[in-house]
Amino acid sequence: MQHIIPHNILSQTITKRPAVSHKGTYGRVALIGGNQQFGGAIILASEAAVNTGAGLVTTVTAPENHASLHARLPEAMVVDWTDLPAVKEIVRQASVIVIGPGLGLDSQSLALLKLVFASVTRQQVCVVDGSAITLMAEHDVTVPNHSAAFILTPHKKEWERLSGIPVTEQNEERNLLAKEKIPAAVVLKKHRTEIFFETDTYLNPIGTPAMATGGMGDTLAGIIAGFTAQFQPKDKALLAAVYLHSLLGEQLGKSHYVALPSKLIGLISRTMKQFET
Ligand SMILES: NC(=O)C1=CN([C@@H]2O[C@H](COP(=O)(O)OP(=O)(O)OC[C@H]3O[C@@H](n4cnc5c(N)ncnc54)[C@H](OP(=O)(O)O)[C@@H]3O)[C@@H](O)[C@H]2O)[C@@H](O)CC1
Ligand SMILES: Nc1ncnc2c1ncn2[C@@H]1O[C@H](COP(=O)(O)OP(=O)(O)O)[C@@H](O)[C@H]1O
Ligand SMILES: [Mg+2]
Repeated sequence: MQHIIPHNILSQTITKRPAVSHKGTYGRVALIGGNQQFGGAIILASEAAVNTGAGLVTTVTAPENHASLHARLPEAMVVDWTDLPAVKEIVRQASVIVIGPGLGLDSQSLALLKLVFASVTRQQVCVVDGSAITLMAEHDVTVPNHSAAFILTPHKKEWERLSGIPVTEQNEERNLLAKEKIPAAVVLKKHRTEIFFETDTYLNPIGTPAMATGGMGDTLAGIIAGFTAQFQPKDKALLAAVYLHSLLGEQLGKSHYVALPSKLIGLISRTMKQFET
């Protein structure tokens, strides 16, 4: 059944922080991505997760990105993505894993994707974005069917690669049929993003073309991580993350020709505060 994300989703989802709590209460997020070319993608995703309130954030990325990540985001810990035993341990400890922003498509990237898919458990959320989706399609890597909470966030071209449905032929009926074969929630990113769960589908009623700029999807992946690390139920947290991302895009779009991801990230925490109940 097709629903529309309700406009009060943020106040329904964002809870006041209990006084007796600590950083561990708010989730451990591991973000994996950022090769030599696409370091910005994993930095934006990590900044979004930190600013959304994830308690402990670790970024697993190429060594070339470590200094810039530390300089921009001292709140995040950093792990070298070539150190697979260290990556495995970080993935084991995480409540939410994001893989894909700026990951790239080479053999190192594929090894990381396979490591994550082999390691995640039912207790974890795994957000699969960007290059990780393209890698799945290119190498026939499927979502492990053991009911861990997988969330795939393709744009239309990534969905074409994964589903086999050309962008121009994507419609609700064909998308639903393809989604049924994937044991994951699918966030199909576009002007009016659709979120496919097992039976229900939600349409995001907001968002603006001011958001059509590189890094905007990477930012969404980090917001989804922060929300699913902190708020229950997970499906609602996902919807709220998609909605907040577009709400902030619209807010920026009122006064800016283009909504820059880094500016959007700067608005997250203050806006969440307005909706806490
Ligand atoms: N600062 C950084 O480090 C950044 C790093 N990034 C990272 O780069 C990696 C590659 O991701 P990517 O999305 O840039 O490339 P890719 O998957 O080949 O898609 C491009 C193709 O898809 C098409 N297309 C796209 N959207 C569409 C739509 N809605 N509807 C229809 N078509 C659509 C598009 O079409 P065209 O533009 O040609 O019309 C083109 O053919 C990934 O890991 C990501 O995280 C980026 O986030 C940027 C900032
Ligand atoms: N015209 C538009 N209207 C509303 N939202 C848009 C528009 N164009 C892009 N967006 C949003 O921006 C994000 C783009 O994601 P993506 O293509 O993965 O970007 P990137 O990989 O560069 O970070 C998605 O959340 C999408 O819904
Ligand atoms: Mg993307």
